[in-house]
Amino acid sequence: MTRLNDIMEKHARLLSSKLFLKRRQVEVVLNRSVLAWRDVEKSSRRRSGISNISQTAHSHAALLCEIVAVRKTEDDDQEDTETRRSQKKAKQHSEQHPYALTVSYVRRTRQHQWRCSDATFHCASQGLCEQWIQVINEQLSLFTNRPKSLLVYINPYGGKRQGKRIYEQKVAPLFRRACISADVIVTERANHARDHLKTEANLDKYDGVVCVGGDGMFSEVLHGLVTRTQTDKGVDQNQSEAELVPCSLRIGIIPAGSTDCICFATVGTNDPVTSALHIIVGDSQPMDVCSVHHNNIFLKYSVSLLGYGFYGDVLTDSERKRWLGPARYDLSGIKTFLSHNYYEGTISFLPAEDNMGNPRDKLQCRSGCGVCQHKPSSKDTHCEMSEEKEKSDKDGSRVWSQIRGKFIAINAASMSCACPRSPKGLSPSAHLADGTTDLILVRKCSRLDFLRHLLRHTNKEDQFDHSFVEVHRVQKFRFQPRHHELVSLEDLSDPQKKTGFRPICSTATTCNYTSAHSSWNCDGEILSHAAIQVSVRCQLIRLFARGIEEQQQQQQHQCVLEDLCAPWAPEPDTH
Ligand SMILES: Nc1ncnc2c1ncn2[C@@H]1O[C@H](COP(=O)(O)OP(=O)(O)OP(=O)(O)O)[C@@H](O)[C@H]1O
Ligand SMILES: CCCCCCCCCCCCC/C=C/[C@@H](O)[C@H](CO)NC(=O)CCCCC
Ligand SMILES: [Ca+2]
Repeated sequence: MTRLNDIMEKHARLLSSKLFLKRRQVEVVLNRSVLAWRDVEKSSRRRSGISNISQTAHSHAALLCEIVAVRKTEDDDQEDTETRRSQKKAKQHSEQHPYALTVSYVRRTRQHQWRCSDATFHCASQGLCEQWIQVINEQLSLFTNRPKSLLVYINPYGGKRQGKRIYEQKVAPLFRRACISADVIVTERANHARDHLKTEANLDKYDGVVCVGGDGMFSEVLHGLVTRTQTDKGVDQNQSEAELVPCSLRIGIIPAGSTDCICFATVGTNDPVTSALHIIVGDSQPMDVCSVHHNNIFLKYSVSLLGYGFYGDVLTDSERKRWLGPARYDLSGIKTFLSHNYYEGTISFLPAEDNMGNPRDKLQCRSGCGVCQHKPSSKDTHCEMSEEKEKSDKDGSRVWSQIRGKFIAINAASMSCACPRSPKGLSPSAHLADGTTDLILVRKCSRLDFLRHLLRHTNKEDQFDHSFVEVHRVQKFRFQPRHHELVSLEDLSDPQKKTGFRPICSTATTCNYTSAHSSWNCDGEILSHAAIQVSVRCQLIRLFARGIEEQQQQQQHQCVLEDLCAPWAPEPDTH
């Protein structure tokens, strides 16, 4: 059997016609996975041996699952696509072929960015044009994972205050093209979106919730949706051991904030058009959520960073500088670095199963990640606290470890936390949906050593490869800060600490009862308690994303398309 027959059998054609694209005749083929078109003239020349240009240079294809929409081309559309110089010729041409359809599809550009491209095919008859539109639409309707109705919250004050403009100019036109209806709420105060989701919104009407803003806005939507789901199902969030019910609605993020780390770490870029296209094609990326409690009081949920010490102090300082926009983090970062504070306390943690990898294994979480498909078993959530300091394994059940010390930073990264500031993130091998968080402990060290550690977040060097840094993959952890009084008395007898940079002992008079505590940075918000208990809830939510596509995966995508275009590949030369 020839290769052509082979492919045709595998991918039976639904429709095939000779149409016109920019006045060139093209053969257009639709099967159940791809829409492909190629230049008719070029191929006949090649068959006669005149041209040996590679086939794929003249054939184009779009995966059906990445077609945004198909529509009847209106006259205005046709004029838009032609240049002024060729307008006259175009007019003659469209008079001969007055019926046209425009297919909008996803095109990959550089660094994980997607764009929406249009291809307009001219037909000789109205019937043929309508047939093409109908058959493509029938195929698109089979993608039941695509949202039809969305609830959109826009924070007009996030990042550089561009949220409204970004949505109206870049996102809304794409949603309209894909026939997605959107109810838009521009928030009027902090927690507007969270409260609306918690109690008011009629969620039965929607297939997903979209936030336009930064990580703080995402956090609002996360809290609104998770709390609403638990309330509806009668789950008490204050019970730290309660099993939470996963949310049925997916969340889309249109990045318009300062860090946008959740978008960057799940899509690979902070680009509103790319995010809108991931929503339209109905992508789904499960994601872990940490629940944070103080005794039996629920405090917050976190999906990216829980940071005590350095990142807590950066955030506390930066909140006073909101007016500076994204630059506030740079200024507060430098100030906090110069302060060089450290904090005493005890961290206890329940390690992840051995087969969940470890934070230094270089197995990065990518689209279709194998590690995330292996969920941890439920027995792990019932492990008891051990009196022992060292990790031990008894009858295969894991026990808690405990570490007491002086820390510059305690960070729990439930995902890589990659962002433009740090393209590989706080924990480059952390996974989006494996039910674990990477606990990074940075012990007291010199300023220079800490600077070296920080700088490694921005280059290829391993930020965990320092004697004062340790990292553990964990399912749960607790932190107990050391009592103020004890720290202060000890510090008074230690002259080295009277440097003026330390908050616990900047002067002898303020030393005794002032706070020796930092705050927790919980996805960019400050927590009210220093003593917390954290538990990772595996895959509690889903995003309209697919994880970061490896370059190799993007090439594979290209290969799939080329393979699907193979009916037109030249037969191997047997002479
Ligand atoms: N209308 C509003 N007025 C004031 N604050 C708002 C409003 N809507 C939302 N917020 C709050 O603004 C805070 C910051 O918003 P957002 O996360 O969108 O931007 P950002 O802080 O600049 O970005 P990032 O979180 O990525 O650093 C959020 O915590 C959110 O609760
Ligand atoms: C001297 C050069 C040093 C360079 C150091 C670069 C290190 C960058 C690591 C970036 C880690 C970002 C973690 C993301 C946390 C988000 O949940 C949170 C909300 O948006 N952002 C911040 O807290 C904002 C935190 C901003 C920290 C700077
Ligand atoms: Ca995780």
